[in-house]
Amino acid sequence: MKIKNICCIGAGYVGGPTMAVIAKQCPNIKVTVVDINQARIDAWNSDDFNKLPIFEPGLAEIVKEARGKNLFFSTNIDKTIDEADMIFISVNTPTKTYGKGKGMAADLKYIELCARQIAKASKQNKIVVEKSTLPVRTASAIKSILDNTGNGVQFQILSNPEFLAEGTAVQDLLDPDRILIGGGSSEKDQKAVDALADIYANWVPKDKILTTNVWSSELSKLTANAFLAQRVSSINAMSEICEKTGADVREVSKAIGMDSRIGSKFLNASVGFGGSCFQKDILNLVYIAKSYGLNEVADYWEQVILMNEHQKNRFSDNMVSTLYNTVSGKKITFLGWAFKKDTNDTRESAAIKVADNLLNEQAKISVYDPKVSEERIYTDLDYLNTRSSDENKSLLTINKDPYDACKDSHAITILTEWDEFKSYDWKSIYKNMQKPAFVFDGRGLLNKKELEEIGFVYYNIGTGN
Ligand SMILES: NC(=O)c1ccc[n+]([C@@H]2O[C@H](COP(=O)([O-])OP(=O)(O)OC[C@H]3O[C@@H](n4cnc5c(N)ncnc54)[C@H](O)[C@@H]3O)[C@@H](O)[C@H]2O)c1
Ligand SMILES: O=c1ccn([C@@H]2O[C@H](COP(=O)(O)OP(=O)(O)O[C@H]3O[C@H](CO)[C@@H](O)[C@H](O)[C@H]3O)[C@@H](O)[C@H]2O)c(=O)[nH]1
Repeated sequence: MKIKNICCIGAGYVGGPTMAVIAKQCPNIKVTVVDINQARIDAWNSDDFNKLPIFEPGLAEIVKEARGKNLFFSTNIDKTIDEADMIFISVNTPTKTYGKGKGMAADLKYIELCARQIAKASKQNKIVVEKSTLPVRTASAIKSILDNTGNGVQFQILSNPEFLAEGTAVQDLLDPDRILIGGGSSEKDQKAVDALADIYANWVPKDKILTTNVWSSELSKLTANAFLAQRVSSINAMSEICEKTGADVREVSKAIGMDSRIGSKFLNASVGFGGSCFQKDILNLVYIAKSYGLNEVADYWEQVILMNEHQKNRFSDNMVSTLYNTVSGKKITFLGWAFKKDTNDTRESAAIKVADNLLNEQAKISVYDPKVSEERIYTDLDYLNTRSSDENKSLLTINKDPYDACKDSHAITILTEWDEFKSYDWKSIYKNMQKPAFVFDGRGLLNKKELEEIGFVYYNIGTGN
C-alpha cells in the first residue's frame, strides 16, 4: 500500500516540524497539518517566516521549501481527514488538572475528540497513527471509539512515538537514532506497519526502523523519557554532594561518562529539567504503576520528579541566602526563560519556578530571553496563580536588551544556556551592576575564572566555593 495523502491533527511542536520533514523527504506525498487553533494555522501560513509559531533551527527553511507544494496548513479538519489515507494524531496530552488522576494521569480528552472526529469524517479505510505520547494501551480505546462510532470503514491503529528534542528537532527528524512503529499482528495491521515504514525508508536507513507490538511501542516512549530525566536528576543529586565536598560535578560527569556502559550524554547538572514532556510523562508512568498496584515502582520513578523540584528550590534558596538573606526590593536579572536553548518553548521551564520563589521574597526581576515573547512570560507566571497578574507585572519586567536587563542589578542568574550569553561584554555588565556583583549560573555556561577575574562573585551548580 502506497500512502499518497497524509493528514496530521495538531500543528504544534511535534506536528509542525515532523510533517514539514516528511513533506520535504517525500515530495510525492501530500501532507496537510490541521488544527482547531486558527491563529496557529495562520502563523504557519505566514509570509514572514520569522512569524512561524515555533522557533527551531532549520525549520523555516524547510517550511519555505515545501509549503504550497506538498505541505499545507489548514483548519478544514473534516475534509482533510476524509481525503487522507493515513492520519497522524499529534495533539497535546497534558497532565490532568481535574478529577480522577488529577496532577498525574495524562488528559486524553483531546485524543478522544480526535478519534471521534476521524470516525465521523472518514468514508474510506484509514491508517491512524498515534504520534502523541500516550499511556500504554491507549490504542485499544482509540480503536473502540473508531469501530463503534464510525461509518463502517476499517481503521488500522499504529503507535509511532516521536523522540525529537526541541532545539534540535529538525536534525533529530532528519537523522533519527531510530524510528519506532508498533502495530498489531494481523495481516492488515502488518500492511499498515509496512506502509508507515516505507514512508520513513525514504530517508532513514532500514536497520533504524524498529517494529514492535503496540503496547511495547507506547511504553517505550514513556520509558525513554523516564530514563533520560532520571540521568538529569541523578547528576543533579550528585551536584549537591559536590557542593558540600569540594568535588566538581563537571569533572565527575566527565569521569563517569567515559565509562562506555554509562555514556557521556545527559549528564549536565543544571537548575533542573523543564520542557513539556519529562515531568508529564513520568507522572503518567507513576500513575500507570499505581493503577496496577505497583507502589514501589511508582515511588521509584516519582523520586526523579521530587529531586527535580528540590534542585529548582535549592537554587533559589541559595540565591537568597548568598544575597545576605534578603532579596526584597533588589533587582535580579534572569538571562533566559526558555526551558533549554534554541527553542521559544517555556513549558515547565525551571526559570518559572525560580522566578516565583524569588518574587515571593519580593525581589524585582528583570528578564531577557532572545526568543521568548513578553506575553508568554507573563502567562507562565500568571498560570501559577501565586499572585495577581498586576502584581506580577509590577514586580517583573522584560527587557529587549540584555545590557539594560543587567544594569543596576544585584545578581544575574543564567536559566537557559543560550550561546549568545557566553560572548557578552561581561566587563561592561560588571561595571554597571551593584557591588558585590553576583552571578548564579544554573547551566554551568560561563567561565568561572574569567568572571572572577573581572570581579564577579560566581556561583555554579555543582562546584563548591
Ligand atoms: N514537544 C515535544 O518536544 C514532544 C516530543 C515528542 C512527543 N511529544 C508529544 O506529542 C504530543 C503533542 O505535543 P506538542 O508539544 O506538539 O503539543 P502542542 O500543544 O504544541 O500542539 C498540540 C496541538 O494540537 C491542537 N489540538 C488539540 N486538540 C485538537 C483537536 N481535537 N483537533 C485539532 N487540533 C487539536 C492544539 O490546538 C495544538 O496546536 C504530546 O503528546 C507530547 O507529549 C512532544
Ligand atoms: O544533561 C542534561 C540534559 C538535559 N537537561 C534539561 O532537561 C530538559 C529536557 O531536555 P531535552 O531532553 O534535551 O529536551 P526535550 O525537548 O524536552 O526532549 C525530551 O522530551 C521529548 C518529548 O517527549 C522527547 O521526544 C525527547 O527525546 C527528550 O529528549 C531541559 O530543560 C534541559 O535543559 C539537563 O538539565 N541536563
